[in-house]
Amino acid sequence: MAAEAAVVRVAVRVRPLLPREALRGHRPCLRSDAATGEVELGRRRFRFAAVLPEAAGQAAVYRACVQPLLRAFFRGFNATVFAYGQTGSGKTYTIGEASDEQGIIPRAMAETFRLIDENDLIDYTVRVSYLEVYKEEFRDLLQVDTASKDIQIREDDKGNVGMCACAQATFLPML
Ligand SMILES: Nc1ncnc2c1ncn2[C@@H]1O[C@H](COP(=O)(O)OP(=O)(O)OP(=O)(O)O)[C@@H](O)[C@H]1O
Repeated sequence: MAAEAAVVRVAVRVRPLLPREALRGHRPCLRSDAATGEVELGRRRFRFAAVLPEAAGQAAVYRACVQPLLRAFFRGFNATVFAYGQTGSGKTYTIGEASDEQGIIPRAMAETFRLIDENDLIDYTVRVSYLEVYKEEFRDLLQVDTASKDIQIREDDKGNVGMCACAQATFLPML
């Protein structure tokens, strides 16, 4: 199956060495080829749907990995973006960075509201939840004083997954 048609696409982002790593004399150990989607680690080669090399900025990551999903989302498809990697590999930076180098979440939210604004014929309701799961503990990042035990993830009879904060009896479907 062509990579673009696959239901799950895996992209790899190579982050640059951090100043402290460079100071310790660390060296890059991966060779990546954005044109073929291949990375080489020693004598092993891996192929991904997309490779974002060190020089790729946040906008390029968003364009390659998220923008097409958002377009599909507005045509009625569910979409999930999942950042996976060892500690310090750049998940938080890629997903959430809120400075000049905005990550995926602020870019996706801005584009969501832009696309909503462009369409006067449909009324949209946007609900957002922002949840951290760490070692089986939940944290509601929009209401940080909610106790972990009061947050539950539920599935309704249509398979929609939502977060339920019992203390406030609210039900917030995840975007
Ligand atoms: N593409 C990048 N360009 C520049 N700096 C980056 C990049 N990716 C990550 N960093 C920096 O690398 C450090 C580690 O990144 P980050 O905190 O995002 O990792 P993480 O995968 O979320 O780690 P953890 O699982 O421990 O929370 C941070 O200082 C971050 O600013």
